[in-house]
Amino acid sequence: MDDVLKVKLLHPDAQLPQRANPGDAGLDLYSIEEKNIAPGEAELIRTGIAIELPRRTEAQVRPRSGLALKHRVTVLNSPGTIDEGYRGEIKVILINFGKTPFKVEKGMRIAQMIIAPVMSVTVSVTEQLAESERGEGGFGSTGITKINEK
Ligand SMILES: O=c1ccn([C@H]2C[C@H](O)[C@@H](COP(=O)(O)OP(=O)(O)OP(=O)(O)O)O2)c(=O)[nH]1
Ligand SMILES: [Mg+2]
Repeated sequence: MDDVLKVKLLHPDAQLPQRANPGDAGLDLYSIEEKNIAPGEAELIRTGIAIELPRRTEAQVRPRSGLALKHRVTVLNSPGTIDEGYRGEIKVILINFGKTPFKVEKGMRIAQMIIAPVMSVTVSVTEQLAESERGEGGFGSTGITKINEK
């Protein structure tokens, strides 16, 4: 059986997060306000909802690719993190990378929310990390194109 995502509607215009198609990973988030985002600027957009996540999960607030491609509007802190214990209103930080102002309309789907498992770990300090094939190589250490290409 599915886990339950409890949603509290904090505003008369708030809408339940919704999948566009059954089986979609993302639940679309709706704006309850109208707001202009100037080119190069970011705005905090209200969704009018608060949630209670299943135990040991988080919600990730991710951009919608259509808004990014057509309008250069994306989530500034993507993926935004909604902590399991957060009971405040979910808000979305949208940034406009376009050259023209972008108008967020009331009822517009502005982002999507993915519910993901969270590993619970204990932090433990150590002098010795287990050896691995990668070792300390990173930041392009394997090259840019094909693997093993000199
Ligand atoms: O896009 C986002 C990101 C976060 N939040 C809410 C839920 C989250 O649980 C809380 C804190 O977010 P985060 O930990 O990313 O921000 P912080 O700057 O570390 O704030 P805090 O000190 O409150 O943890 O803010 C949102 O509503 N939208
Ligand atoms: Mg934090």
